[in-house]
Amino acid sequence: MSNRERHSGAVTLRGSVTRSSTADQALLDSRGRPDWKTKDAWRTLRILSEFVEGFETMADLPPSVSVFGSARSAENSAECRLGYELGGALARAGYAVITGGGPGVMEAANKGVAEAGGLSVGLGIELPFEQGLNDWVELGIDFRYFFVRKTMFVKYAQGFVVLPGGYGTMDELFEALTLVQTRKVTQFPVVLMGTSYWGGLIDWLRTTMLGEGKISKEDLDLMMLTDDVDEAVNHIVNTSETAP
Ligand SMILES: C/C(=C\CNc1ncnc2c1ncn2[C@@H]1O[C@H](COP(=O)(O)O)[C@@H](O)[C@H]1O)CO
Repeated sequence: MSNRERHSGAVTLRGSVTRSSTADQALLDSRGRPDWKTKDAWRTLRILSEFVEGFETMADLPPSVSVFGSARSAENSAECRLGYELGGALARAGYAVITGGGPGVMEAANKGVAEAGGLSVGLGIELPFEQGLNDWVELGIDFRYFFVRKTMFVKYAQGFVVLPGGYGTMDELFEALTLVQTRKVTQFPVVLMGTSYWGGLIDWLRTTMLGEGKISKEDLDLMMLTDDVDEAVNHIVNTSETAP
């Protein structure tokens, strides 16, 4: 891994060369940085340039679906096999597939798309322990800022499919649900794949969140739960704004 080429904006890092912090860390963690007031104002230009790069690159994409899932899943895990099948099925249905461009489920989905002849997109993120884009990404962008990257996942996709994952995956899932719930985006299907993995969360949403009045009954219907790849793809085709 340490010999792989890594990118940090315009900077390329090879071998054991590292940077002391990522751009996200420098923006968000101002502890011990007396200069943050002056430096952060200028940082907006870098943020702006990341939006411009993303918008320009993504604007020409065909109808696309963003697929999320664990960065830690082993290649032969059930969720990676599901990610691979899903990627292939979405490609055959005519969608480009956007992932976080990392390992695990992301890589499996990108591989499924690429092998099925679809367009495999990866939106990488600069991390302190960065791994670079997986080998199956055909169109890739490396982002410094999580929030800029998250805009691209939503803006250029017709829907989300969320496979088993950890905090990162939950963040992406709940951002989408909040955007749909507050009608910031409309006709935006969210599919959860992996009934046994997500079952406990769905139960908790129903009994605790809904039970204590923190969400409405309709909010539970904002996502569809399945193990079936065809059902997932059909749901996206039938409920999104733009079909391929
Ligand atoms: C943790 C490891 C590698 C991290 N590499 C990542 N590359 C790209 N995208 C990532 C990475 N880690 C998280 N993400 C985003 O969050 C989701 C997965 O996070 P989770 O916590 O594993 O569920 C994923 O959809 C990405 O967008 C070690 O190998």
